[in-house]
Amino acid sequence: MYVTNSCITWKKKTTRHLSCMTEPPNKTSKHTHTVTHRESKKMGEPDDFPLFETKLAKGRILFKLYAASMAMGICLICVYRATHTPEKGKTGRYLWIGLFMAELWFTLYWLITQLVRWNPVTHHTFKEKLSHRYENMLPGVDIFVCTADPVIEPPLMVINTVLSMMAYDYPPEKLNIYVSDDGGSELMFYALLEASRFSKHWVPFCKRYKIEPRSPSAYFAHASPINNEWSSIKNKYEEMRKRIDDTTSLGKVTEEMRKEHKGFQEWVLGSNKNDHQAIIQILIDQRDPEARDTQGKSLPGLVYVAREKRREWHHNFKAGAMNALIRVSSKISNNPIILNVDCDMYSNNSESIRDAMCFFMDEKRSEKIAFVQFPQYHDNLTKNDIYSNALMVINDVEFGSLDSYGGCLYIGSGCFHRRDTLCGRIYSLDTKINNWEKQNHKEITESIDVIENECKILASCSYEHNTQWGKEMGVKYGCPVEDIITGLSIQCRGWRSVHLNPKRKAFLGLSPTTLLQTLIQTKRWSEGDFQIFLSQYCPLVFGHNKIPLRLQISYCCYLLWAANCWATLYYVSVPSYCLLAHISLFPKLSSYWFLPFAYVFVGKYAYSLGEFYWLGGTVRGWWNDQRMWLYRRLTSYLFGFCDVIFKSIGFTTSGFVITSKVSEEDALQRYNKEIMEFGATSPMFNILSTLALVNVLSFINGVKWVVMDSDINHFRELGIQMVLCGLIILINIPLYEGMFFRKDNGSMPSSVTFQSTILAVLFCAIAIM
Ligand SMILES: O=c1ccn([C@@H]2O[C@H](COP(=O)(O)OP(=O)(O)O[C@H]3O[C@H](CO)[C@@H](O)[C@H](O)[C@H]3O)[C@@H](O)[C@H]2O)c(=O)[nH]1
Ligand SMILES: [Mn+2]
Repeated sequence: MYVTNSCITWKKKTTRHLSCMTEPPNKTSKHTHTVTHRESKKMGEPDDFPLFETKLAKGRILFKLYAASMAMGICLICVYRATHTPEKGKTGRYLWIGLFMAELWFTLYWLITQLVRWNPVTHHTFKEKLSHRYENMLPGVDIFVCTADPVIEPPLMVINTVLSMMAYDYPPEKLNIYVSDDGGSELMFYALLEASRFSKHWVPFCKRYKIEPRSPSAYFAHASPINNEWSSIKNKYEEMRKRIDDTTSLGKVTEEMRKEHKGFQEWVLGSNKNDHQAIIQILIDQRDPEARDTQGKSLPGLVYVAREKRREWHHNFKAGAMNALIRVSSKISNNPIILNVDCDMYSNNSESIRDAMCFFMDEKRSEKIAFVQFPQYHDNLTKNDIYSNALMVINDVEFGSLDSYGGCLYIGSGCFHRRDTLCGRIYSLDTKINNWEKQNHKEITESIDVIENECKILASCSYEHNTQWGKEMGVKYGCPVEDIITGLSIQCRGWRSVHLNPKRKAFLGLSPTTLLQTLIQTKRWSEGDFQIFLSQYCPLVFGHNKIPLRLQISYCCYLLWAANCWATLYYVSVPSYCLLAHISLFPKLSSYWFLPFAYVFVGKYAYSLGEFYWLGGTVRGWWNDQRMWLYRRLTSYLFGFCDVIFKSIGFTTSGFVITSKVSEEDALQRYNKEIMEFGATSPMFNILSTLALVNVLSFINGVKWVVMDSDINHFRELGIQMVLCGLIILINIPLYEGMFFRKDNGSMPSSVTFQSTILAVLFCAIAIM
């Protein structure tokens, strides 16, 4: 264990390394040739030329000017609020104060978000240099793929991810793939066995034709035939796919197939997801001379791991799975770099390992780097990203800024870690860590059965009892976002991290395809994040003197997601309530005070539209993003917030609702047509529909005054509230359609519509009374 030393300070100088290099990367050269080496030598390039460069984003001055002008607008709004508060005893005084508090919250949060956008940097790697300097010394990589349920994470999808990882452009003898199956399913094991056979054809094929992406299903979905070999590989894949599909739909492995591998013995007594012994099967043993591809070359190692599960033990979800893999892999290959991916996140770029190595092997600047995080992108998004799952601004802007403050977050998938830092090592200046050759690969002599049995002990429930696993060692326990809290504690041990976003996306996964699933996923994140904020790991306390203040505050941008719910809830309900009750909360349209409100409003949305468009989104996509912004805050964040509070007083316990990676045929069709999916009862929908209806009723009431009573004064006084109401209605159009106009299975259940209508009418009745 590495946890010995405790005082770490963050050297300011090292938090920002910006090299100002002019030489463009040599894009055309292929890195595996020694020719390039000689060529570059000829040009007189020194051997310690950095392996990556860092650039500041453009347009920062413009952004800063914009932020300053917005800050002025916001200040004026606060002045207005403070100076125009209704006197004691007047109606609406408390509602006004409440609105002021909501605005103060928005202001605080806005300040944090500006920090997170202040200074984005991007990195660029020089892989050809890595290759000619270190091709023979590249460190080994253990790749962890986590899966948990063969029904919502189909084995076929998982093995596509595995195959894409096996085909990385990296020496195969230096790769080992570990699949953790928390579903403990023989269907998964069977699919993996099939994959281990197919890989013998697939890996050499990928390398010979340099194809991308290297997930067979993603590749064949778009590729056109090259030659006979291509067609034969495709046929092999289709046959395998059919066998796996048939087995999956049958729900069990046939007797014939069982005979093909000793591993199936583990399931002889049946299988139970929550109660079974540890199962470790080495499917491709790299020491085995038979384990070669069709060209006679080595293959990456492949290991199936289902850690022991017993009902009386808490298994700590993905964090527990990761820690079991860390231990099992340390017994088998013990490679110094660990890449971990979710089972749906296939590799879309065969050079990602080399990209990451440019950071770990750079002579001057690699020392402090603990992990390299790639963004999470999805390949099942529709054109206008109806559920706003692309997270473009986070991936392309915010994480770049965090990087410049000393470290991007660890977000659980697509991340390369040093094994030792993940296991709790503290950064210290005197340990030289870059001796990769020495750390490389484990030589084992025991037979496969002996190793498998030893690994079973490492993957048993009781192994971690009374140890530091889940605390100081490995991935942390007790938090639905194990990734964020683990990354934070690595940074607090003195390390920094890198956010790398190459042009060709490194990983592509699946995002939720229904509204409810999206909201539930966001709930898990916001809940976990907020839990960290309230715990001893709050970056402002835990990170004090360990990570830069700017990074501490940036963390809060995410950790406080959940806390946004109250101000937002207030803003979409109280102004409408006051519109009904005839209480004015904003300046008159004819007053000068109207201007800062208008400026801040227009400025904010114009900026966000511009940013969204510039990052490659569509205008419709932006509009959808605004809707989801609202829905997440009104439901996910609210439920996340409440659950953290309930948990802290012992009412509920933490869970991990796995996001489904499959959907019903008709629901999928609606998703592809960008029709919003409701189709289930959930208190989240009750909240959304009630608020949507309240706003309609209050808007109708407002219009009635203006039109029927031709009360123009009324409009002047309550104009902003009417506009607000109107906008809320516009953004909710898909919701009204789902409630009243659609008849398909994805429409709002009538019970929800009924309950919400009653609630909304009650709410309005109270306001009018
Ligand atoms: O008990 C469990 C639960 C989940 N998983 C795996 O964890 C991964 C992530 O689960 P998913 O339902 O897809 O969650 P997402 O919200 O998509 O995942 C994001 O958020 C998680 C934290 O909430 C991180 O762990 C993930 O890496 C990150 O991609 C999947 O591969 C699961 O198979 C397990 O191995 N065991
Ligand atoms: Mn996922």
